[in-house]
Amino acid sequence: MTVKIGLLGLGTVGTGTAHILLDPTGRNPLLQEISIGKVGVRSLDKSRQVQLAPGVITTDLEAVVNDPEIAIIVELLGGIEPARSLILQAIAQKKHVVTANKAVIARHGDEIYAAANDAGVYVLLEAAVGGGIPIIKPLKQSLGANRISSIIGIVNGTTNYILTKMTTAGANFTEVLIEAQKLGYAEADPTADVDGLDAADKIAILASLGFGGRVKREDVYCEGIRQVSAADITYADQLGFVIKLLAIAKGADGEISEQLQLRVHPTLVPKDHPLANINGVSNAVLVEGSPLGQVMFFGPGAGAGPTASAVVSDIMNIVAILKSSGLTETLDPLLSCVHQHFCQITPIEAINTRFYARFLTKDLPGVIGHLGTTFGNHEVSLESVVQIGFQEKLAEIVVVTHQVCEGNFRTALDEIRTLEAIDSIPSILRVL
Ligand SMILES: NC(=O)C1=CN([C@@H]2O[C@H](COP(=O)(O)OP(=O)(O)OC[C@H]3O[C@@H](n4cnc5c(N)ncnc54)[C@H](OP(=O)(O)O)[C@@H]3O)[C@@H](O)[C@H]2O)C=CC1
Ligand SMILES: N[C@@H](CC=O)C(=O)O
Ligand code: NA
Repeated sequence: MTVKIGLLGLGTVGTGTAHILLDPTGRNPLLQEISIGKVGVRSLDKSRQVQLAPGVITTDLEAVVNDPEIAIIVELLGGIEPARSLILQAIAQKKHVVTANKAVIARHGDEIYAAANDAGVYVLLEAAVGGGIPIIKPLKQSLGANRISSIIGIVNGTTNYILTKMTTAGANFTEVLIEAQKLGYAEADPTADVDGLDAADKIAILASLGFGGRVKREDVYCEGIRQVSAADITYADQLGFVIKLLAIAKGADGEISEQLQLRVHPTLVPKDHPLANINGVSNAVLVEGSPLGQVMFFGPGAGAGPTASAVVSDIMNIVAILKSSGLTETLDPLLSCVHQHFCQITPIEAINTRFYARFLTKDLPGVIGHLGTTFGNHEVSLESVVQIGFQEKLAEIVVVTHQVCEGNFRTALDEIRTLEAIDSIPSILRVL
């Protein structure tokens, strides 16, 4: 028996997926039992890089979902609508779903998984986080015996590609973003990458899996990489750090806890940290739990082939179930979503972290002393204060703090802004 799938989307990932399915030789024999029934796209006029039988490609996405011969819908459209409605429609017809769409799952996972559980179908999403890196299934299954205390990842390929090129080649932000778009790494609207929204979607999903509760997407604190300047990259380097966009989910103070920190922001990472050397489009996710300790998942986080590898592995998992029993009334709890309660999220002001801040000051006597005193008054203890040099007539001072409460740090900065000697504070970044 051949299992027919319906592809929604034939862009970067859809094309990569079709390539694998149309060329099964030398791969798992299960692939020879999967065929592409229909493919839904926006435009019939585009030239396609895969050869499909006439009539397979359509702009009628509902016809794909409603085709009674199709058992699995593979949603590779991106965005919220029509993706959400089509996924729900597929589930209502008791079709299994595979998706790479972290945006829709992070925002509507609640509704989608409730419907899937009622209908007795699977919604698998290995490609949605870390592209080709197996991370969803390992968190659900291989690490299931552990109590997870933290998940820290570089989970956006586009921004890691941009930051790497800015660091290693002094490249210009806009030019590298265009390159990342051409390589198929960026989202249709690259704002989602650059402003950290894509990474926030992904950490919401990872946190939910790792910490066993639902996560409200709006609870993820999120800053993107627009504010990271060439100057900060250089100063970070001089201080022994590289700048990475990190997505962080951890129990309060890094302990196993019901109360979670959930945040995405550019971060100064010590050069000897395992995440410091993850470059280009690569992603990595460092998971810490008990009794395992630390484990890191590393690999290509975006792009046609790697992402399609994850999509097809999900399709194969469902096909294997359909072929071995065909019975899915009782869902396998290691493949389905069983969380009911929502995780409690610590507000960003209450989080303890280290900071890097860059100040432009008038060259007046005692500026460094004023900074130190104001920080001290708000219980912000400084690890280092360095006058880097001058920008025109302004002195450039970089401060790195010890672990401090973010709320206290912000209050101190508000007071520092009012000091006569302070011209501006061009950068405030967190330090791992
Ligand atoms: N690119 C990557 O590296 C990765 C992407 N993902 C996720 O995979 C999904 C797909 O991404 P990607 O392949 O890059 O996206 P693309 O923009 O390359 O492809 C989107 C496809 O969906 C079709 N489509 C989009 N909207 C509609 C619509 N309203 N009606 C009909 N067809 C539509 C497009 O049709 P047409 O071809 O006619 O324009 C196109 O074929 C997204 O959720 C993304 O977040 C996940 C991991 C990595
Ligand atoms: N735009 C995303 C694609 C994969 O999820 C990224 O750059 O990581
Ligand atoms: Na993955």
